[in-house]
Amino acid sequence: AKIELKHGSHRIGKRTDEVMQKWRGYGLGQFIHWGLYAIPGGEWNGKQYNGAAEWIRSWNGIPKSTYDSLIYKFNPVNFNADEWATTAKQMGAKYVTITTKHHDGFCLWPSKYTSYTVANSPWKKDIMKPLVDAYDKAGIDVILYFSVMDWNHPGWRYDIKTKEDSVAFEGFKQFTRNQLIELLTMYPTAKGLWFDGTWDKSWVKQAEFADQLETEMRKLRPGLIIGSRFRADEKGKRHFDANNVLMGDYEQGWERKLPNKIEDVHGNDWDCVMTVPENQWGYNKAWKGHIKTANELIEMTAKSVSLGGNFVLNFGPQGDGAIRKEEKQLATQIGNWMKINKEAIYNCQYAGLEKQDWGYFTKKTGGNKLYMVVFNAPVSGAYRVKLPAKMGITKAYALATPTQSLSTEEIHTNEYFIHLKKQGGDQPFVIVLETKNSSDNSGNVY
Ligand SMILES: C[C@@H]1N[C@@H](c2cn(-c3ccccc3)nn2)[C@H](O)[C@@H]1O
Repeated sequence: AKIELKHGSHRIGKRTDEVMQKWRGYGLGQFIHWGLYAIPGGEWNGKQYNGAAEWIRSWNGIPKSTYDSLIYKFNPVNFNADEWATTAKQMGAKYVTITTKHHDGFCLWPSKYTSYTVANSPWKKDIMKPLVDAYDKAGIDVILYFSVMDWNHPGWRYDIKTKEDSVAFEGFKQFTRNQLIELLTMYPTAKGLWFDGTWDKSWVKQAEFADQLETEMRKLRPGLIIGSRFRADEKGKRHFDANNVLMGDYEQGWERKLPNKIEDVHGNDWDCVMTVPENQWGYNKAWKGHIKTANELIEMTAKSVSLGGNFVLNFGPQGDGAIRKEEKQLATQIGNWMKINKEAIYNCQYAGLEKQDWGYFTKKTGGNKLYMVVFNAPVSGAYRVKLPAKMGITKAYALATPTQSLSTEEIHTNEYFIHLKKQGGDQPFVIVLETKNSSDNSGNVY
């Protein structure tokens, strides 16, 4: 039976407005994790921190006060917002999510509500404004990452156990609201907020406050996109409320992992945020373990789009503001592939077809084109495709060579082989299927 909720989800099903439809079509995005943590870069006094570099403050290898004093070392002489935006543009990213404030509480904008901001660093200047302007100019929509958990604020609590906790946290809640209204006011072109640091009990207990704050933000900025990670319902349920309905406009549960089948996404919009190493968001001098290749990341992008989501690849700029060469190289490699194959990624969605071994189907939104993004070319050169009844293939061709039609062979009812000789090269490629629904003479489409 349905549970009565005041602060659960306020919408069933996907948003249908054009801002969200544009978001749905992005396909590929860039995440930027940048802040004081980029200065130590996962290392202190020659010792390496084993965790994620942006969490180095939580390590006992560096005194908290020493970490907090890094504000006096923030002077990114090589910071160039246009270079960051150009890197994203070259990669083919359609949106960027930028850390305005991570868990350490350092603000990349000159907030009026704390002194722990760029304004009180040697750099002095706002970082967010030039970034938002540069990405806007590049035609890349900006989403603001905001960590509710703020280790620098005296009112932050992991849980509320005493009267003192409660009083302190009330102040913290007002501070949080003030900063969010401040961000939406200072950067009005931002399309959404990507919330993090909302899993602790203190915040989970704020169902009413967070619900009211979300309502206030949506009123201030109509169309604002807010994910499932911002608030809990009054039963303490996060991402999905006590009736198992998604909270917010899209699902934010896919952090460093991908869904495997369409059932995993429950008919919701979603994005996957992904690191290049196994688990480093902020700059880490010593990238250890498996560093994902361009082809792996292209496959994750295609897989995300094939399952109705977006793929957001993380960059962790250095403390001096420069983007490291390995990340620049990946952006270039991915961008070279996107230049040829972007039609199969942008404004595409789940095709509703049975997954085949050769790779992933995507479908152009509102069109009759199917895309086969091939990662595992079959030795037979025969690509299996199962279509719904009444749907036929009018044309098949490799996206890179549109004038060379490929032969299609119906091997069973609604099941085809697309024949394509083994390709040279080690790059994933795309086959396009133009389709048509057969109809009876009354024009009904089945
Ligand atoms: C988007 C990513 N989310 C932040 C994070 C993840 N986690 C975390 C904490 C406990 C278990 C699993 C993940 N804590 N903070 C990372 O620091 C990065 O910002």
